[in-house]
Amino acid sequence: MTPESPPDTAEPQSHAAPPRVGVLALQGDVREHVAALRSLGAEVVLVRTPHDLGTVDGLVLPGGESTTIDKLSRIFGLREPIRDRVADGMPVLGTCAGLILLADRIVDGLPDQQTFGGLDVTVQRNAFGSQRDSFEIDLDMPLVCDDPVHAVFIRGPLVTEVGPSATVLGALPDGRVVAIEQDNLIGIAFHPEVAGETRLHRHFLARVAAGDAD
Ligand SMILES: NC(=O)CC[C@H](N)C(=O)O
Repeated sequence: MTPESPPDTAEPQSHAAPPRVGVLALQGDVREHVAALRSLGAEVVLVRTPHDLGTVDGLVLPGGESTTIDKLSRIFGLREPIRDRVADGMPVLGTCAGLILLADRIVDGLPDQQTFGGLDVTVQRNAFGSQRDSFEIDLDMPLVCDDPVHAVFIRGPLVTEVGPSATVLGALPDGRVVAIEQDNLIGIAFHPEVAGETRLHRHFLARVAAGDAD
């Protein structure tokens, strides 16, 4: 731009800033999510404190152990701040343990286990058995992408009840629900992040970008 250029004819900025998203980094497969998000151009923050949370426009709840992440989130003072941001509409992607943490109701949780909630679903922990019963399958997810998604289940949960405001994103061939979306929240029972599968992260980042535009 020359010094004479009038400001009111300036071109709008063509490059939007990359979305700034967090991965809850208390326990679980944080690194795999960070890699998936960075491969899509996102700026990624490891969230361990309420201050970290305040700097991000979206959050990933990783796979791992939901009982441990629940306990640590309380110890680190993150439980209420995360619940507040979820209620405020922050986009969240939860995978496996992350889905459990987003569920309003859980079955087979520990007696004192809490969730952040937000998804109007009931989720059954460890519904497919032990680690040895892990499996992989290609799933159609037409609301997310055209071609099937490669889904890796590791001691995963199952969505056993779907409330009226939640939308099914994916189900096993027998109809059992394994992926859900509701407003700002995406919860999936498997692990795209360990399979080099980035289309669900892309779906999440699109929500973050849409939120930025508001
Ligand atoms: N791979 C996973 O995230 C397993 C979830 C774990 N079974 C739990 O209850 O939290």
